[in-house]
Amino acid sequence: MVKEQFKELDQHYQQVGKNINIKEEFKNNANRFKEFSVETKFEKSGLFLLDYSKNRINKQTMGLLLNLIDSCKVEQFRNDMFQGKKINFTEDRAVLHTALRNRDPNAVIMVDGENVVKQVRNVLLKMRSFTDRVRSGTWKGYSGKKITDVVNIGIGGSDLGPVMVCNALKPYANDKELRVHFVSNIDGTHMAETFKVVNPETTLFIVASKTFTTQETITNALTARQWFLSNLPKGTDEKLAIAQHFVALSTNEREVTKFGILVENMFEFWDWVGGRYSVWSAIGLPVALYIGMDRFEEFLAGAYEMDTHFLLAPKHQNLPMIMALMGVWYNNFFGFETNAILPYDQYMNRFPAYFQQGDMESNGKYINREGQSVDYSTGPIIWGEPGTNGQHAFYQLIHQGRKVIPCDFIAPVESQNPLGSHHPILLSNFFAQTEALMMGKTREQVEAELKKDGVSAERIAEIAPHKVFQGNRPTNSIMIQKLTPHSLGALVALYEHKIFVQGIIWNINSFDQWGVELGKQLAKSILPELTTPGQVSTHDSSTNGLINFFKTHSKL
Ligand SMILES: O=P(O)(O)OC[C@H]1O[C@](O)(CO)[C@@H](O)[C@@H]1O
Repeated sequence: MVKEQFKELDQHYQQVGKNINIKEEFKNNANRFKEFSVETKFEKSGLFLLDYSKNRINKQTMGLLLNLIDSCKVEQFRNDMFQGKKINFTEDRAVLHTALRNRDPNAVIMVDGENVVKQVRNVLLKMRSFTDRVRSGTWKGYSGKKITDVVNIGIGGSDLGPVMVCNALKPYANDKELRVHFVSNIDGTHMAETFKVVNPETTLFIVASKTFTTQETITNALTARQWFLSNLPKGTDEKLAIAQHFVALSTNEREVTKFGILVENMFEFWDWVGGRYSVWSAIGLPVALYIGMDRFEEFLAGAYEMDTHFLLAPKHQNLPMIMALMGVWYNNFFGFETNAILPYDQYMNRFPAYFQQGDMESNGKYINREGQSVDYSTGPIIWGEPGTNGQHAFYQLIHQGRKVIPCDFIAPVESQNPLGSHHPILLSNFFAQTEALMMGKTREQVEAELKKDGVSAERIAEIAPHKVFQGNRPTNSIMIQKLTPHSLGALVALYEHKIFVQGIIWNINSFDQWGVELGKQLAKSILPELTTPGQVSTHDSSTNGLINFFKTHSKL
């Protein structure tokens, strides 16, 4: 199906697209930046600039790419998602992370006969009351002391979102009053290292799990409970202490109760919230505790601004649509397999990792909505690190490697920490990198430079080829006014919708994640084999070999 829609673009790619040289396009069109950039001012999130002019596109490319929005019925699917239709058909679920941040006081979104907006707002009120009590010290630990540390125990979507947002919005928190810690890995080291820095008397544990059956989270939570109880002074009421120190974020009331957490200490969300889209739900509780509920609601409001933009902006000015189309162009025509996300803001250091799950768990699929294997490329490999650190690590390959890596550069105009000339230096690097990637450096330029430096002709001949940059390496640049709860919310929603648009164009279901199941199942069957005596012979010889090596040399 999608192949049909790609036909015209494929022809264009063969005849024109593959030979587009961005530098030449700039030479021939003084208006290129204006034509291929969108500047929007959101009421609360402030200025957003998307400059996509440093891409291998021309007017015709853009026209053909924009046609995909119509031919793949992106707008219809988008409306279905916002209205609560069950577009996650393999799990028979609606996809309504947008309802979690809907700020319209009169909004009504019905799923299975229930107005989900009402449910969302009740939980937000519960989160507010709890957050206020913990932050003000009205909520006390078993010994009557104020909570000083929050440990969130969760993994995947029940971890990465809160981690990323707490890092990004650190300037809005007061670490002297309340610190947050995140434990995700089943590796006991993660928990053990956290125990070293918290005091059970003043620590609140949040067990965050949509299903409340995830092996890592439940094991870590049981370990935390055991550690907590073993540290209680003799004679302390254990049930009461657990109630003061353990809360749950989940859709599964039965399992939460079974674990021993009171229903009144459970913050609910619903099956129509995908794990990797759940930071806007009760899963955001650690964020709300860290920066306060008002700020958390600003984060939601920022996302709502982007949702509204995604719904209303015409496609040629629609930020998520344009970003999605750039990705499709490189992924499906040029065959570029990865996409680097490079935030020039230290607070955004977990943003690329967050969208590794957001993108790769959503669009890493080879089966289309009709249940057939696709014969075109789907979700890209997402990776990245903040600038300028990445410059001194992997940019060499981006500039001169054989692989072309389309990059997203992201930066705020204003720094949260305007220390001396740090911010202008940071941004000069951002601008320079996107320019260098596009312009490259010719042999003539290299030779002229070396000559000027007095290098001999013989030496020039030897080293000049190594100093040539081909250029024509594509980048998007996203600039915001400042990294605030609002603008971060909008930025996250921008990427979420980009992923959505791509999933629709690739005709896949972006909202299930069956691909993570097989490994989980096998791990469950291997676990008992590790502790029962004798050699294992039921697997392939490699897996048997590994298990038996472990059994021979471990002290279990
Ligand atoms: O919140 P839960 O149910 O513990 O799941 C954690 C994570 O596990 C996954 O199901 C698979 O990795 C993710 O989609 C999810 O975010």
